[in-house]
Amino acid sequence: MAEQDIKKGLAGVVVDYTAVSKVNPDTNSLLYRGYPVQELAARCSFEEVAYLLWNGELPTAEQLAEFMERERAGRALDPVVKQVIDALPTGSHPMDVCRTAASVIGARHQLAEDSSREANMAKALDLFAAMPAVVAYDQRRRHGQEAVEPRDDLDYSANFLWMTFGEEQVPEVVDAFNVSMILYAEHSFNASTFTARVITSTLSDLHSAVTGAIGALKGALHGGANEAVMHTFDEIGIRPEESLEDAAARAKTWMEEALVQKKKVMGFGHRVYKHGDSRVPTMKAALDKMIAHYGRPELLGLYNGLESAMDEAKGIKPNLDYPTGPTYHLMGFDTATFTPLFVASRITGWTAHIMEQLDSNSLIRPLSEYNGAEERHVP
Ligand SMILES: CC(=O)SCCNC(=O)CCNC(=O)[C@H](O)C(C)(C)COP(=O)(O)OP(=O)(O)OC[C@H]1O[C@@H](n2cnc3c(N)ncnc32)[C@H](O)[C@@H]1OP(=O)(O)O
Ligand SMILES: O=C([O-])CC(=O)C(=O)O
Repeated sequence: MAEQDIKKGLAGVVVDYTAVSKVNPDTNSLLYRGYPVQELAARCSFEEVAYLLWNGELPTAEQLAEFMERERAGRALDPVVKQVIDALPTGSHPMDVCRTAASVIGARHQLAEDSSREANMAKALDLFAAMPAVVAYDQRRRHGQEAVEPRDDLDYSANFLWMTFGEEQVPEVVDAFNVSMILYAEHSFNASTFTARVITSTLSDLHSAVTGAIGALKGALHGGANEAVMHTFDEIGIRPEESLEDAAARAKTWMEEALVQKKKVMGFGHRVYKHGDSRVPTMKAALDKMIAHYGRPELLGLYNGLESAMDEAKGIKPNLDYPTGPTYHLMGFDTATFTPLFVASRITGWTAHIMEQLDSNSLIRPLSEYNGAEERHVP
């Protein structure tokens, strides 16, 4: 096989159809089931978007009420899952905790071996409802705090923040969090979704596919980039008393040096978007609101300094993980909890793809070109 036939990283290869979302780098747009993600972020709750991704249509008021009731009923941390988390060292990476919890939840599910559409829809909703308690409890236990019981008078986002911080958050903060959940929910055949589809294609079960997807999301080239962005900010140095201009100047110098050293700076670049990520303007607007709310202009300085220096040097734009990192930091999440927040959101997209894959399945099994030793024989 000629070398040019090998599609390293499957770059540019179209492997299947999907009706879940459309990423269009030419128009810099992203549609979930036909709806622009910006409209969904401005006008919908995360629950409505989850319903849309799974069912193909936005819910009626009645459908939404029923859906929300199901989600609220599944929020409590299963005592067995709590025991398993407690058995893990507090130094375990929160993504490992999340992955383990997804696996335990799957093994304990009453429909574990049933992969019918009805069973998968129930499993997806149960996992969606359960994951915030896992993420919230893991952050709390690392701070020596008890789990906080869910509240069924709060929506998904407000309750997530409540269970993490044990305090009700103001609407501006809940809105910014809701926007981040909606923007993270779905993005066609990204690496973790593709992982979920590969696992599903063998006729394995939904929880196995999600567990594998969590593993794929952990890496810094994918979801792990939101955590890595904060490490960059920390390396540059966060100085809350500093002016926006001074912080920007230091960040610019840091970036120029990093690029001279040919470093990859996480939170920038994208396999599909080459002129900017369609979701960044909406998330940047949410970050701006959080910067104003918490009174931290120096973080905007760091953000602007890195962004403009990268643009001037290489023309590479930020991806969604760039504005979410500092947003979650301002809200009070531990840096290592950022990627689990992505998991909690992306469960919706992953499971929509798992169901779509099963609806017209074909085993995913590409070919490789052998370049190892010539045939030889044991002496
Ligand atoms: C939600 C998400 O998962 S979004 C993605 C999150 N990931 C990151 O932020 C990690 C940082 N970014 C990257 O590593 C890349 O941009 C990827 C993996 C996302 C996309 O990569 P690819 O499409 O394979 O592009 P590739 O890595 O080949 O980069 C092309 C060129 O741009 C450069 N480049 C791309 N991203 C970056 C970056 N973040 N920092 C510095 N240089 C970069 C590469 O070094 C390469 O330069 P070269 O041609 O001189 O060698
Ligand atoms: O599409 C990708 O390759 C990565 C990404 O932005 C996502 O999964 O949200």
